[in-house]
Amino acid sequence: MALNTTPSVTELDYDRQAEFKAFDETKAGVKGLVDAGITEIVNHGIPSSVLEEMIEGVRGFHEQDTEVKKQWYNMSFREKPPVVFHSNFYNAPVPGWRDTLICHMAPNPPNHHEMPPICREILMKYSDEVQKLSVRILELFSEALGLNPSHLVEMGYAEGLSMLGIYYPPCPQPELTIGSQKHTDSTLFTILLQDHIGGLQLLTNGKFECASHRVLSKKVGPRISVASFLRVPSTQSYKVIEPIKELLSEENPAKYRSTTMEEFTKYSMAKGLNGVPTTLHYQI
Ligand SMILES: O=C(O)CCC(=O)C(=O)O
Ligand SMILES: [Fe+2]
Repeated sequence: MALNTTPSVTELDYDRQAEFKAFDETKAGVKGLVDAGITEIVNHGIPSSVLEEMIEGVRGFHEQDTEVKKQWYNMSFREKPPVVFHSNFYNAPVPGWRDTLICHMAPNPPNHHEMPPICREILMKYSDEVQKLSVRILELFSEALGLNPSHLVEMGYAEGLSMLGIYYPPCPQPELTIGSQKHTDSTLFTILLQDHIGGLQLLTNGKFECASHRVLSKKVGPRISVASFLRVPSTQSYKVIEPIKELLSEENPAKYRSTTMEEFTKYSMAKGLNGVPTTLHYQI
């Protein structure tokens, strides 16, 4: 789901009434919801000043002196420390032409001094807004699946929030590299805030399926984006991840086997960004 700071012609006001009418008529409302354009939201309720400040905060961090950024450098993608900065040289066949500030904002937000001074205020403000918005989105998802509106929230899907502040520098030879490898996100959903440069390509889409996507490198830039990943917190390692029981029946048996949050996170990290959805590993 993308939040753009500048209006685009593909934007669509989400019409809840019409959507639920379509859901009632087709009994397949989830697909309708996705096809109706909820992949790009405008009436999200987050003030545009907050969106702009967030983009500028990420720019400010990455455009600091290397000596200042160095203290945040760490190759770990795990929960501790809560805020790290790294180049995209982790488990991917080709490194992405990007630098990333990783901030684990929920369920245990970093302390004040654990966030870079240049963007700590806006990180807190923006993550609050994203969490509020994600509850509303999960309520819509639940209703669209024919569940109680609070179902997905109660399952803990709004509890974990990791945010990436990504900086794609201009690339002199973009044809030789890529900004972000083709991949799917291993989280329930992602709210993406991007600046006017663009470059994100959605490669597939379907009924609540993982959308395969990548970001091209460009000669112009930098391009700045903030990806907010909503998930069950990986700290709840014991938690069982499995198809929603209320949606299963004899005609519609489970298509995925159960796993734990710990196993899922481990597998997803070990697999890396190879373009293959993590969920494929769990398909029955
Ligand atoms: O920068 C973007 O637009 C997307 C980044 C992304 O897909 C990711 O980090 O998972
Ligand atoms: Fe992604």
